[in-house]
Amino acid sequence: MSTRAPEGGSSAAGTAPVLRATGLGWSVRGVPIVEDVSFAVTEGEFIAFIGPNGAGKTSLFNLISGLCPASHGRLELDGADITAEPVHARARRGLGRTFQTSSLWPGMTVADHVRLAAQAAAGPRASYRLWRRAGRYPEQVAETLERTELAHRADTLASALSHGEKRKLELAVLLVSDPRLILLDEPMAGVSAEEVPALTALIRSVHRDLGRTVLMVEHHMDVLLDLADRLAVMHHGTLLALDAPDAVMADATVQQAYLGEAL
Ligand SMILES: Nc1ncnc2c1ncn2[C@@H]1O[C@H](COP(=O)(O)OP(=O)(O)OP(=O)(O)O)[C@@H](O)[C@H]1O
Repeated sequence: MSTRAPEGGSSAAGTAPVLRATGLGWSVRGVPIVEDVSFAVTEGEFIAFIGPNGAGKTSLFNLISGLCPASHGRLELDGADITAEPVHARARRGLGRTFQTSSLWPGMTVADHVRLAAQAAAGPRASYRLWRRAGRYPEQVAETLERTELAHRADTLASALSHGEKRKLELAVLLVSDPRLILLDEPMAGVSAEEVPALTALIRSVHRDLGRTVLMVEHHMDVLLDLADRLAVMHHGTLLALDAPDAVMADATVQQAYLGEAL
């Protein structure tokens, strides 16, 4: 394999990385969960993170989004050191994420989820003024509901949505804040086989049509092979490989890590 867990270099020569991790690590009571992870992400790239259960994929996303404090290493967004920045500061820089488990309010409508997210993204000082400015939020909310194919469900309670629609709503809540770098943690989790193609198409359009940089943890190999420019393989908290999908699939060390599990 040509590129194994690169030491922070950009994948496109001459292009400054949007995100760079250098020796990133997180330990709990001295036990390493994520260890010495280094990689760089080019603007507009789509990287899918794979690895056995417990490999550290979600923990790495927690480190990148700021939910977990780094025990070691450095994280840069657009060249700025964000290693010690809290979640909200990273969000203001354009970093957004979804979670493996549903983060919706069952008794709130689809439109209210998106409206509230838009208000939150506008910030505490701007929100009251902007909230009162007629048209601002309805337009922003309506556009996001259209894009995520939820316009016809605007007045539906989250509890009444299918799993696929809930995942779309989580994407809508994320997109309305206009993030440039998007972390998706198992967006297909719990989604029925019939709903997977539409959700895959939506994620592809967020990447290609909106031009967003996407990092995604996913276990559905067919989905991530369809979407990803590069595959990152996590194993025992380390980044085992990061390369084009074909190269990763052919790599003997990666296959070894998956011994007993279908790649
Ligand atoms: N807060 C924590 N305290 C202690 N151990 C933790 C904590 N969070 C995660 N871990 C452990 O770290 C390891 C990595 O977990 P993580 O959820 O990051 O893996 P993953 O690759 O996302 O797994 P999966 O594919 O099953 O979601 C696991 O052994 C997990 O039990």
